[in-house]
Amino acid sequence: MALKAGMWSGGAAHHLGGAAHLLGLQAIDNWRRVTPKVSMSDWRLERAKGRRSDLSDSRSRMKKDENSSFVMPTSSFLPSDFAEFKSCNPYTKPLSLTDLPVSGHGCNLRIAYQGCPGAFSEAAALKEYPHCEAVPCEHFDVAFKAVELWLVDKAILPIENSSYGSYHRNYDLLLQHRLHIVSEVQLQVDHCLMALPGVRKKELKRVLSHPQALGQCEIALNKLGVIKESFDDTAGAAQLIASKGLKDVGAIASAKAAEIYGLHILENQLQDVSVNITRFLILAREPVLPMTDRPFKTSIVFILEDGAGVLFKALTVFALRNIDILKIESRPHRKQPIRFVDDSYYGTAKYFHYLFYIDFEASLAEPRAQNALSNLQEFVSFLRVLGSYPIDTSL
Ligand SMILES: O=C(O)C(=O)Cc1ccccc1
Repeated sequence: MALKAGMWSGGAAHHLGGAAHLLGLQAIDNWRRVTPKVSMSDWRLERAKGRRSDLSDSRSRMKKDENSSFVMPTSSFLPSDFAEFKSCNPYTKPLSLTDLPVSGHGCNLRIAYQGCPGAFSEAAALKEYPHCEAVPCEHFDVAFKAVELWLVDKAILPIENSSYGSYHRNYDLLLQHRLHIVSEVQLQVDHCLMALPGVRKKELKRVLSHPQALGQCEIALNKLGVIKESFDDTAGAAQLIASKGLKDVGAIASAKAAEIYGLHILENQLQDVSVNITRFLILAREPVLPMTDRPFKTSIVFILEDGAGVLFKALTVFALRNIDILKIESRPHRKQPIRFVDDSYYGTAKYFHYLFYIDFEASLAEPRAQNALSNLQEFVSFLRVLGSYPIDTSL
């Protein structure tokens, strides 16, 4: 389990070194050795040489360096750093409002995603927070843990696609971690078929990509007659082809991934259905305050009590209050897969145990939503609110 090399800003990696070790994030250490970025210690050295360097100075440097790799990690500026800064800075100036981290468009915000730079999850994070630092992670587990350990602020994960359906395993992750859904992002996903420069379409024997991307481009891939191979993420597939010089292998990924890894696009808009939207969830340690001034949805997960018609009764609690159910997904209860029901006709019946995930259109701040949930408790043995957050109406 490791974050991929080159994924943190210099300062962030410097600060998070200790916590990174907790995670066993060896890659951060490797990265620090090979990437000559300005770090907090370099910044201290400058002052020792007598250069004036205060917070506002760093801020203007951060602006100047927008195109280089150094970003002043304002949000991870620890109190101890500040004390040290004050004690050795002859020009100490009081903190002003402009020195404080800005939020809104995601300045100083770090968002973890699974995959390599150029992945669609990165694009979704940047759509929601245009100025955030998107942090690539090898697996979702790492992204979630990074939030739990305060290494990053939020994580993003794809949850469903308009043509290929749910990212099923990601539903399981929602329950395995105690993070809160704080927003959703819908992104038009345009898939490109790409390969090494000079390679023609008919020379391709295999195509690598995320299983969802392969599914969303099924018609074109079947026409090509290539072997479809799953990869953890779309951009990672492109990176592999470029780094290994694989001549008879193509990737399905974003145009940005083709640009980053120097691949040539053989076909644009490869997806079966041109309007191809993926919905992503953003997760954080703390929930957002539910509001009633704009459309909100609430996501819950529950396990039903045994009994005839309980699913029907559970759904009725929403219908009775005019609450629209937007999405329902059931997943096997992996830890407790079998349900024994004493049935007088057949003896003891064995059924599967399911977790039901429901999104309904109401804010948790509304009494009708609160009443629906307290009513629902009569029919469930387990209930958790995953989040109550604004509906993305941007499409
Ligand atoms: O692999 C990626 O690029 C992802 O971000 C996951 C994904 C895959 C396919 C469509 C949308 C998101």
